[in-house]
Amino acid sequence: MALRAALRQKCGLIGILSQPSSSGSHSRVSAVLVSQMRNNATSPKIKVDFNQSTGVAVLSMQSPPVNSLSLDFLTELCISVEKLEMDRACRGLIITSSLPKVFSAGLDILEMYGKSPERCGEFWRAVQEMWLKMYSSNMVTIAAINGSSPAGGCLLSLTCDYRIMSDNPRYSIGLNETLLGIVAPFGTDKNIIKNTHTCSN
Ligand SMILES: CCCCCC/C=C/CC(=O)SCCNC(=O)CCNC(=O)[C@H](O)C(C)(C)COP(=O)(O)OP(=O)(O)OC[C@H]1O[C@@H](n2cnc3c(N)ncnc32)[C@H](O)[C@@H]1OP(=O)(O)O
Repeated sequence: MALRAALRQKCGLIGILSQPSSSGSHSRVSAVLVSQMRNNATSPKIKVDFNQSTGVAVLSMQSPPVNSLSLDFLTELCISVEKLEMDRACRGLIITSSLPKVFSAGLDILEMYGKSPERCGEFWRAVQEMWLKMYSSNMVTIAAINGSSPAGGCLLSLTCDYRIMSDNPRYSIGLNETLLGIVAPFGTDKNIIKNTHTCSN
């Protein structure tokens, strides 16, 4: 019931926020184009099934082996969410995994090793873009956590309005990244670069 009420409330909001506005729609489209230029992935890491009759989209993460959040993955995720945001018929979004046992292993460790400061900065900006986009989405968002979801995977689920997790003792979830010595940088570019040096040395 609470979920339905929230859906109704948010859907009303969508109606208001998605009124045609030349400046607003222009900046959104530009953001998509910039992301598309950045995204050079070959096979889709994200599958979106949108049900017109319910107004609910299911976004399935399908990037083996563990749906780790690489720059390409985050870019594709953001593009998919932006496209759904622009579709006024889409009122709800369910994020889940197509892989067995794993929702998302969190940030891709390989993005944090041996990369240039510029690439590291781009990666961390993409991380921030992802959670800000999800957190501020006009859609009702639900994480259907059907596997383990450590660190950044947990963060992704926390950006959603609701989380439902499979009842399986073998699936773990939590913000364990500090055990790896990883601390997310602050929001400014200066701090991103500062942390970048730390992680590439
Ligand atoms: C303001 C914002 C605040 C942000 C705060 C959030 C910050 C987050 C930082 C992070 O997310 S750091 C990443 C932390 N992630 C982990 O510690 C996950 C480690 N992985 C696991 O625990 C397990 O892999 C799993 C997810 C439980 C899956 O276990 P399973 O037994 O099914 O698979 P594995 O054999 O362990 O792994 C298969 C394959 O995948 C590789 N891999 C696993 N995790 C990652 C990862 N995060 N990045 C890149 N690659 C990963 C693993 O090395 C294996 O590769 P291989 O080549 O087959 O050996």
